[in-house]
Amino acid sequence: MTESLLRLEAVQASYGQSRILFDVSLTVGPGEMVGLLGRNGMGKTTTVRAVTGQLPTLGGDIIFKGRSIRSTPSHLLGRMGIGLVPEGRRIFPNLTVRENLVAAAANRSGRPDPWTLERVLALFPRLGERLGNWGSQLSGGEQQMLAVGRALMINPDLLILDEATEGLAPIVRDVIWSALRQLKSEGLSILVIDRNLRQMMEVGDRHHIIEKGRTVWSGPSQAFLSEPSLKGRYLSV
Ligand SMILES: Nc1ncnc2c1ncn2[C@@H]1O[C@H](COP(=O)(O)OP(=O)(O)OP(=O)(O)O)[C@@H](O)[C@H]1O
Repeated sequence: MTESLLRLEAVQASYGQSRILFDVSLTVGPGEMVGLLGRNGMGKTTTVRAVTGQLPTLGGDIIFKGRSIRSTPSHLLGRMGIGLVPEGRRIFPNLTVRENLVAAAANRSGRPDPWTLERVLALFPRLGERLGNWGSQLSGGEQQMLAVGRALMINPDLLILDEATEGLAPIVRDVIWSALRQLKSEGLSILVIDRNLRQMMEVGDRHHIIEKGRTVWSGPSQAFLSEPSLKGRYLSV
């Protein structure tokens, strides 16, 4: 089997005294799109925070490109190749769309065809119409396009999206999902949290379900779809 790009091995993490992650294991292979599923409050965002160095882990290990990143601070992970679209988007409100994008730009690995402002605008033409607007002036959908574009501008090897389309109108969701489909077809590795199961199963290759801080199921889209009880057991509210 090909070596995973990202591998979590029995990761544990807490907020203060409250243990949230007990045993989270997952993998993302090169060029794969992997979904992180689970009901509200089960630990998906906490897992993303552990991977992206925003929350220390108490046990287990996180391996990225063959190296442990368990103790790597957040600001270095971008340089190592992890691009994050965080929950809430965290667009810089006082920078323009152009400034938000170029502030993050880096082509660490000297790629022949790096992400540039032009390529991001080709992926999201709407941002081209808003280049001079402040981050604070954007709609939720435009902010999410900008958050994805900003993450791409660091030329990541792995893109992580926490709530890819949360709170967005159906038409904007489709824009984001078609961008994700395109990124996947170009070979980018993606770890995604989203409530839209249909798109997750159509575009995603494999998925991990988290329940109360533990990985309780892992498998490809087809296996998920052929086991309808999973949805009732782990995802319905
Ligand atoms: N900063 C925090 N301090 C303390 N507890 C927190 C904090 N953030 C989250 N939690 C708790 O950790 C648990 C897991 O939350 P997490 O955000 O990881 O869930 P989630 O699976 O991403 O769900 P959601 O879809 O609601 O974001 C929840 O019980 C939540 O209340």
